[in-house]
Amino acid sequence: MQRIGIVGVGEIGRALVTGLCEGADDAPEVFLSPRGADTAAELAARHASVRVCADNQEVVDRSEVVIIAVRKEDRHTALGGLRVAPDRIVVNVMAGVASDDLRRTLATEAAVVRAIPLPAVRERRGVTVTCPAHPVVDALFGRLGGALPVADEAAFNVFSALTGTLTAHYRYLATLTSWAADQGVPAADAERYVRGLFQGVGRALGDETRTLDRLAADHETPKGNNERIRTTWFDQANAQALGSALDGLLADLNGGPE
Ligand SMILES: NC(=O)C1=CN([C@@H]2O[C@H](COP(=O)(O)OP(=O)(O)OC[C@H]3O[C@@H](n4cnc5c(N)ncnc54)[C@H](OP(=O)(O)O)[C@@H]3O)[C@@H](O)[C@H]2O)C=CC1
Repeated sequence: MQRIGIVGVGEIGRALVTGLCEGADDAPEVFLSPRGADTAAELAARHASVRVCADNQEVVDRSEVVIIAVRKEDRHTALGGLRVAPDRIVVNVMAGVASDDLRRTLATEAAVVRAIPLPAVRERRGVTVTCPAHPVVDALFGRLGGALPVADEAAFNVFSALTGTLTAHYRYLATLTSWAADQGVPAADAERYVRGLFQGVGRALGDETRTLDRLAADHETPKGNNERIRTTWFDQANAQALGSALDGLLADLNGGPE
């Protein structure tokens, strides 16, 4: 696979191009749509194998694999009327857009694969869920940190719901920091400390010989401070509230409102 097109060059488009091209000996040719002009121009200036096309049709015509990375609400304007030859492989990274929906918009016989690339593809460290498995697409995401093909779109949507929990996690850390600052410690110190604490969590998660339950137990002294916060704050009611929020998100991803 040597020619990759991207329609919609925003945050995730930029991360994909960077992961594919930055410092790579075997960077593929990449064809970008002209919208998101500043980002597209910057990427083309930075990487010899990246070009900006005149329009979205040119992106499709020049590419073997076409990644659709516009926002969901822009898909009809961006894609309506495009001619996509049946030998193309279309990768749909738009959250909440089913393969059938995209196939209808494109009116194509081409293979359509859904994927959830995360910003860490930029450093070739993102594991990307794909559906259905496709050798070319899985190889593409393999270069960007790994592919995790799943059986069907129902399973895909479960993973998609999990990705919706990321910013709550950052807010949790910000809440810890501002609580500490409210107690009178310098906010910068609190933030530095919280970042360090949870970088340690990130490293511990890399140790796949220990289960998540094991990791939790290993960090907890019986009747200690961690047990106290876990049982008084992340109690059953809190865990159930999280489960309900995820249930609601999953129901929408499985065919809820537009
Ligand atoms: N950000 C992320 O971490 C992830 C995002 N996604 C999905 O990727 C998609 C894009 O997200 P994100 O990159 O964050 O969004 P951005 O808003 O950063 O990027 C969207 C890009 O699409 C461009 N665009 C809009 N209309 C058209 C058009 N008609 N033709 C071509 N390009 C067009 C916009 O250009 P302009 O600036 O000129 O309006 C913009 O550059 C979404 O569907 C999202 O669900 C999936 C996984 C992760």
